[in-house]
Amino acid sequence: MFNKFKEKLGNFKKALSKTIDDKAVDIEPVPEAEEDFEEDIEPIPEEEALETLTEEESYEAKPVTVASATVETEDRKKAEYRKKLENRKKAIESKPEEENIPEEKKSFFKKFSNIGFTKKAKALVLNREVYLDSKDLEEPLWELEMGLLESDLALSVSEAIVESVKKQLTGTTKRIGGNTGEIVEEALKKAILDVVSANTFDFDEYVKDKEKPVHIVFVGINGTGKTTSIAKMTHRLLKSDYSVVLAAGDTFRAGAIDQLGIHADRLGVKMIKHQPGADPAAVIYDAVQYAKGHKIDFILSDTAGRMHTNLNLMSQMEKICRVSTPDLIIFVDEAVAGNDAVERAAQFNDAVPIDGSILTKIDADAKGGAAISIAYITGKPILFFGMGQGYEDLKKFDPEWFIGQLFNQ
Ligand SMILES: Nc1nc2c(ncn2[C@@H]2O[C@H](COP(=O)(O)OP(=O)(O)OP(=O)(O)O)[C@@H](O)[C@H]2O)c(=O)[nH]1
Repeated sequence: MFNKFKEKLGNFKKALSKTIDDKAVDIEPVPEAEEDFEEDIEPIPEEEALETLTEEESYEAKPVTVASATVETEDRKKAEYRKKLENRKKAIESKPEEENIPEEKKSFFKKFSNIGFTKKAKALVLNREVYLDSKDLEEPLWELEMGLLESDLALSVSEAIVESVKKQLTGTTKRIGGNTGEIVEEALKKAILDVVSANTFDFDEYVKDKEKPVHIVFVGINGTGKTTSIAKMTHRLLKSDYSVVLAAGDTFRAGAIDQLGIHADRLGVKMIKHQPGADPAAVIYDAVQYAKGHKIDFILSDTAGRMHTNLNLMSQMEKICRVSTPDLIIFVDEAVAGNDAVERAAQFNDAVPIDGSILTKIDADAKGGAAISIAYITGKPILFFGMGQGYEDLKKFDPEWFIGQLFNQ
């Protein structure tokens, strides 16, 4: 899924990670000594140091009280004692204190537990800092923007993502770990998540609380998957124990009524139809009356596919939607259409407006741009992805899941 887009994101991650690696400075002072400390030496507080002196040391360290001892011997012994104590303290102070080591660093050490502490510290690249200004990011961000445009993201959406990444990464000193890719990935994830999360709402929660019957009209251009999506949605609603009636509102295309009728039969639901060429608004009106009369929970209305550039058909659709007062108008388009789908979504939204979108044919190696751009451009959420031709192939859109798909390897 979205393989080419993933590749572009991966390239940017690699390029920017390299920039960060080049600019990062080590903020972990590396111990000078080459020999390893004994790992089991515990730091000893100053007062305890005296008590831990060996018998010999403590004998020598004892204050000299023997009257016969010369002042010279006394001074020498005191000096020796002080020296020994000093050496002890030095050894303790120069031993790195394990308890001050952050958790992530400790686990890094664990991986190398057979290596001495000094060597571990030398292998350590976890504690680094980097400061990036916009100049450092100029080239990788340019590459990112090109990659986004090549993946069919709309220009304004690409710019918004690039701007967000830039804002997140520049102007502050950042502490970075060993994996610089992470910092880049986090910034990218957040930027894309902000864009695809525009005005999201939970479809299931919405319809659960809504007074029944709930009326949903599906609009879009020809052949993008409206009828198939209606069938998938019917299947999904039936599984949740709702009842459904279909309205064969595409009276324009020969065969459209029969196509929806086949799905209705397979799924075991009623379909309201008129003759081909009849007024679609009248068909939909009848379906709504049927649902009200039979206490049906949902009316799913098909409409004829129409080009967003055909003003007559667009104004007819606007009339259908105005007269039948649906609860939701869902725009259906195919993800493989890329920027065209985004443009169409914007025009349908201007005409009716829409409440959300279903993007179909995600399984057909879509570039991903439309999925990211549509929500941003229309300000209305993606509600579902069509991921195949089976009834089960309707995936409720979840921004976090989507981001996960973009960044999994
Ligand atoms: N691979 C794939 N094919 C799909 C998907 N959704 C629909 N299709 C196929 O796309 C073709 C067109 O689907 P329809 O549901 O007839 O499209 P439509 O928008 O109703 O078409 P019109 O009635 O002409 O407006 C059919 O062959 C569907 O099986 C999908 O998510 N994945």
